[in-house]
Amino acid sequence: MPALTVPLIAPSILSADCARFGEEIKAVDEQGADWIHLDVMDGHFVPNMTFGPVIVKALRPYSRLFFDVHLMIEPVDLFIEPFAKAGADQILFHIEAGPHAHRTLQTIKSFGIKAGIVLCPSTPAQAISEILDLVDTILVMTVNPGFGGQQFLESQLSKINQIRNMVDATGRDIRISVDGGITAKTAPLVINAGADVLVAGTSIYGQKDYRQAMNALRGQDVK
Ligand SMILES: O=C(CO)[C@@H](O)[C@H](O)COP(=O)(O)O
Repeated sequence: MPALTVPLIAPSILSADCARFGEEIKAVDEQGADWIHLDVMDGHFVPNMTFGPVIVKALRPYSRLFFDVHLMIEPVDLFIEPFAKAGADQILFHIEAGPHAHRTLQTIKSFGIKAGIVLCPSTPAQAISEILDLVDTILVMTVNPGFGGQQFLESQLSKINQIRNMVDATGRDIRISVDGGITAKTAPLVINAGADVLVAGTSIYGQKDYRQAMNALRGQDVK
């Protein structure tokens, strides 16, 4: 498989037509997405609810792209096996959800899939400094988690940059992903700060032409 070109574009299906999730995943796959981002919310860790492993399993046949499953749930550990078996290629969970992030990362990896850690806007970069050896992706939330369509928080740019420096110092191949309010205007800011995966809901699924919307995030000519 050819190497993917940075920045990777990961459409968040939270903003898709939820009565047609399967077709919406197929559509962005056919129009140039790199990953598919699936937001799992429990109504407890975040004030919203979405779906669980049964739906992830049902969506799996619609695309062979990398399923990037973002768990906004607490507790986490109980649900790793069901999501791994449902077809997640990567499971991301929040450092704030705890209680033992190191063990959770080990558990995710025991299923032979990638492991990611997520930081809310109020969490400092330093919170993940002791677990970088187990992490494949660091997801920096650029809005408070729970809803699509919120405004990008510029205050997170310096954190993205700090994390870029931390990652480069490890010499490991760790992706830095950003999520929330990512548009053609904010994408260059986060890329300059060091991000290499752009998760975007509204700025892709809110547009008529998904290919054009994804190319705009890549900074490519839209026509
Ligand atoms: O995880 C979340 C929200 O908690 C995100 O994935 C949103 O779905 C991003 O939506 P936009 O800000 O791009 O509309």
